[in-house]
Amino acid sequence: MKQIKTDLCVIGAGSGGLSVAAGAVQMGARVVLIEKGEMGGDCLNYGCVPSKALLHAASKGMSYADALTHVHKTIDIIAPHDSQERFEGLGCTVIRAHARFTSPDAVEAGEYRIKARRFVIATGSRPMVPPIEGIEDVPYLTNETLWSQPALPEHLVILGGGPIGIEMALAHRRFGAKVTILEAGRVLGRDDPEAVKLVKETLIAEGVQILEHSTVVKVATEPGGVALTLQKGAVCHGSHLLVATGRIANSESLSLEHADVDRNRGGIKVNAHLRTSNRRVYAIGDVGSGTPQFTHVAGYQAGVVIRSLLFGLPAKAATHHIPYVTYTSPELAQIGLTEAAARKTHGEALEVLRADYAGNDRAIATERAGRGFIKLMVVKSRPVGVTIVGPDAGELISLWSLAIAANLKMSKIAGMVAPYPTLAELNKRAASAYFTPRLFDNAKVKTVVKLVQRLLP
Ligand SMILES: Cc1cc2nc3c(=O)[nH]c(=O)nc-3n(C[C@H](O)[C@H](O)[C@H](O)COP(=O)(O)OP(=O)(O)OC[C@H]3O[C@@H](n4cnc5c(N)ncnc54)[C@H](O)[C@@H]3O)c2cc1C
Ligand SMILES: NC(=O)c1ccc[n+]([C@@H]2O[C@H](COP(=O)([O-])OP(=O)(O)OC[C@H]3O[C@@H](n4cnc5c(N)ncnc54)[C@H](O)[C@@H]3O)[C@@H](O)[C@H]2O)c1
Repeated sequence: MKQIKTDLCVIGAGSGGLSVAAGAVQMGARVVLIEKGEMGGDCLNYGCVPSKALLHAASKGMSYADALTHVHKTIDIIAPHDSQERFEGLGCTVIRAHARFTSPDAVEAGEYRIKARRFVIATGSRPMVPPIEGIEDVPYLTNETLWSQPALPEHLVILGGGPIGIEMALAHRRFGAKVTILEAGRVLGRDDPEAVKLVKETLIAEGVQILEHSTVVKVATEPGGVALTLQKGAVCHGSHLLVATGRIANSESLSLEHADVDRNRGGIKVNAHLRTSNRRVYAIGDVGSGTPQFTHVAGYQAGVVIRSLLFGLPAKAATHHIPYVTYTSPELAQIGLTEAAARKTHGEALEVLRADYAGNDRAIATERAGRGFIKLMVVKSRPVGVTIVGPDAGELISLWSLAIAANLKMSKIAGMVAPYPTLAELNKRAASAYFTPRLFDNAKVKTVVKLVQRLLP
């Protein structure tokens, strides 16, 4: 077995692991990066990139075959950025093997034994397949197999109405497939119900069948496809089944017991500094218990651990300023608290402000007004949450990422000048709504203005 001694050993070359490795090596640390599968992890190969490429192709009216070509071309264009060659070029030692701990300060991978001062576990997650009777005997699809179908599924039944289920329902419906979503609770259950209603109504209008509060108790193959028996007794038939019912952290096969690293059902346990129960081992991204599972979160957490492990700074990870977007039509973007969560936390102190796309000149001129809106949750003159549903909601939310991360007051946002005519004016409109009653319906302001007018020459 070959021995390597290094400053930092990163396990997993996905969104989180690559960001830590690139940052650390370029700042002078000796870095070993271990990946057992494809460089780039889930996001590049089976997640964000193929799903957004497929959604784009579907919105452009491409054929399914052309769409899959577009998906793989997109991955190929981005792949060099995440490649072994690039990381070796940066100075990392890249090992392509399965890693597992043999002691609190050593890992084995292939023919190597790596002793490191610090470890970062960034092994991501995989699809959680619910224990439904018969499911293991059915050839179901997941986000790992969806991108290599020989032909468009005739009738895609999707188990789970989270972001994966909803985005893939829209794409497949737009290619012409029949699509049914079976959701145990409510679709996009974490999101603002008023915004979800808009997304749901649009999906239904496009022909997606959505069955909420539908628990599947049995799955079986049948000629031409699958049959899913619901608890209510009805049977749903389809040609293909996509399982999109959430994720399981990739933490079991790391032999964590040898490293004194604790985990629970949600994944590896970490503290606010992203340290595990073994203080020389950090865990970031999807593998962390309770971590929001997004590429930008993995990237953000990479920055936090770099500050801690390279400079010894007491950096902490937060979640209140993390945005996320579901790439439906209309898009749905959220940061911080939803209205319901903000009401629960802040009660009477909460002010909710809105601006509608219907009042935005650019949206009207480009025929994108629809029923979209921005909803702004404000407490003591600072934003604590924003929901946007409408065209380019994912682009509009970034301003609020800055505002919440920098703890900006509403006056700063309302003081911004947005170019006319842009959708971005919606953000300013919502922020200005905070001052409307304070300035226009305020007797004191009126008295002061009258007085000043009398005194002015
Ligand atoms: C269909 C889909 C769409 C998504 N869309 C979005 C989106 O639009 N925006 C967004 O922000 N997020 C999206 N996500 C979530 C995003 O993909 C993940 O949050 C992100 O990839 C997590 O990064 P990570 O570094 O934690 O894990 P990953 O990117 O999964 O990387 C983990 C890597 O570790 C490797 N590994 C695992 N175990 C070992 C081991 N023992 N030894 C060596 N290597 C190992 C794996 O092979 C993998 O390459 C989507 C996910 C899916 C499934
Ligand atoms: N646009 C994005 O940023 C994006 C897109 C896709 C995925 N993601 C990330 O990946 C994660 C995983 O996505 P996901 O959609 O698989 O998971 P999810 O946990 O977000 O949603 C899963 C859904 O499946 C339902 N469900 C669970 N078991 C079920 C069962 N037996 N029958 C019917 N329904 C069942 C749940 O109620 C839930 O609504 C997301 O939470 C998100 O963090 C992000």
